[in-house]
Amino acid sequence: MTVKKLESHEIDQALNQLNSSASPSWTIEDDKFTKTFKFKNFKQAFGFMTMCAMQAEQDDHHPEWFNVYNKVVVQLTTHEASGVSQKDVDLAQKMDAFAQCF
Ligand SMILES: C[C@H](O)[C@H](O)[C@H]1CNC2=NC(N)=NC(=O)C2=N1
Repeated sequence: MTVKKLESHEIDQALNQLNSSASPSWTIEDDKFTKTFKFKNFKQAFGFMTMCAMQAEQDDHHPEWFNVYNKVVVQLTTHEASGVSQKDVDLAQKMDAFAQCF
C-alpha cells in the first residue's frame, strides 16, 4: 500500500485536532510529529509504552521513542512517505488515548 506524505496544511489541520484534546503538546520537528509524555513513575510510563507497542505491532506502524524514568519522548514519521502520513496521525491519536489510562 502506498502511503502519502501529508501536505503542510493537512499537517496543520491534524495538529490542531490532536492539540484540541486533553493534553495539547504535539509539534512537528524535522518532518516528525513529536510529543513528550510524562507519567507519575517508570511503571506507568512503561505501561503506556507497552500499550503503544501492542498497537504498533497490530498496525505495523511503530513510534521512535526515548524513555527515561517517567518521561517518554515520541517521534512519529512514515519512512515510505519520507514524512508524516495519516498513519502517524492515527498513531498519535491512539497514543493520546492510551496516555489517558494512567
Ligand atoms: C517493512 C515494514 O512494513 C515497515 O518497515 C513499517 C514498519 N513500521 C513502521 N513504522 C513507522 N513509524 N514508519 C514506517 O514507515 C514503518 N514501516
